[in-house]
Amino acid sequence: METKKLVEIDGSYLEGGGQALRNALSLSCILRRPIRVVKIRANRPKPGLANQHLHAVNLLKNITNADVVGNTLLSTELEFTPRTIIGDMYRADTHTAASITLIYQTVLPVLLFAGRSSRVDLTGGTNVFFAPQIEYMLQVLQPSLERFGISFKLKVLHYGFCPRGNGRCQLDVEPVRQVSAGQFLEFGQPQWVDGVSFCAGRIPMILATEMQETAVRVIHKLWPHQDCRIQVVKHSPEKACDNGAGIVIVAHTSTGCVLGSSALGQKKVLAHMLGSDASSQLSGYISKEICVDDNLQDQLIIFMALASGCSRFLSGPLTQHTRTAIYVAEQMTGVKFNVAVNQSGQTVVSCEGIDYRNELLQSNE
Ligand SMILES: Nc1ncnc2c1ncn2[C@@H]1O[C@H](COP(=O)(O)OP(=O)(O)OP(=O)(O)O)[C@@H](O)[C@H]1O
Repeated sequence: METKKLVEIDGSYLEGGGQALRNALSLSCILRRPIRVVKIRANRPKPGLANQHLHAVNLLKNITNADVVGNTLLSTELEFTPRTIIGDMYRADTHTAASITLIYQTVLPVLLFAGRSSRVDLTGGTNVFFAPQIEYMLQVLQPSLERFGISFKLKVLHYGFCPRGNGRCQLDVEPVRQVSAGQFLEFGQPQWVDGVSFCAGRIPMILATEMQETAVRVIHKLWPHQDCRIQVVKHSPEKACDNGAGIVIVAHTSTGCVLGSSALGQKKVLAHMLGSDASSQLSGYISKEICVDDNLQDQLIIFMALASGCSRFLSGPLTQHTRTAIYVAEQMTGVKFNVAVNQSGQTVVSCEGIDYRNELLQSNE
């Protein structure tokens, strides 16, 4: 087998968080390109591999039969040499509230390029800070990835919050031959807003109701006739045993754009503040008529780099996470992302992907 040149990724560049590591690992596995990631999470209060990152590394080690050096907690340097991609059933229990969605963010792109379907069963946090809430993955990421010809099934068996975790999900991934170019350029007209305002454990239903009512009020202030169907849910003890609360709201447009925003309950933050934060952010997206919200931006970059053809999206100003994802994708694949601002002040991001083909799937036929 041809040995590809090792790529060194500086984990402290730009955002300096876990995302550079996640994207570098995924691309390393897909392209079978060895990587060394240095200064991992250098800009975080506790640099190095945290639980979530370590679980992602070790899952990918199994998935790709990789040689790995530095896969220990708080390690600031990692060398990873993948061999193949093995579609199979995988299971990991983080024993913490490590974000399940962020571990999925690492393994999903890789398993798309396996020779057969896979299931990844994870225990950890489903709704935790600084990560997509599980409803965001289902309601925003999933339909957005469909535009790249990617589909997955995600089942929430149990919800889990900070600090204990205890959430459990199953992700089923079907491999693809290649990723199509995704287009996110036409906003169309706002059609409806939906989502969920939830609570669990000893958190009273009134809190979820207050978040929902405030969110609906903010949306209706700007668009009095907007169809706004945010469900209020109290999770049963079978579905969530610890205390937790949050809101995820999603705007749908006539061209199929989905834009999400969210907030999570925390001590000393009033419910109406959470509802207002989430809905004000969503209103901002709708007013600017952008097709990709601030959190989705960085999550699309890896797929744009791998796609067959030119993908494009219209967003607000690029986040530091997105700039970081672009840096990693360019280093790993050699693609070039173009970023421009149009006359309406929206950011237009485009990239001609490398047209990556799944050789494992084709050789199976
Ligand atoms: N509220 C949210 N909704 C959707 N996605 C989110 C939300 N908050 C964060 N994300 C996404 O989660 C990821 C967080 O990346 P980041 O590098 O901060 O992760 P991390 O592994 O938690 O690292 P660190 O602990 O080093 O910050 C990004 O893809 C970001 O877009």
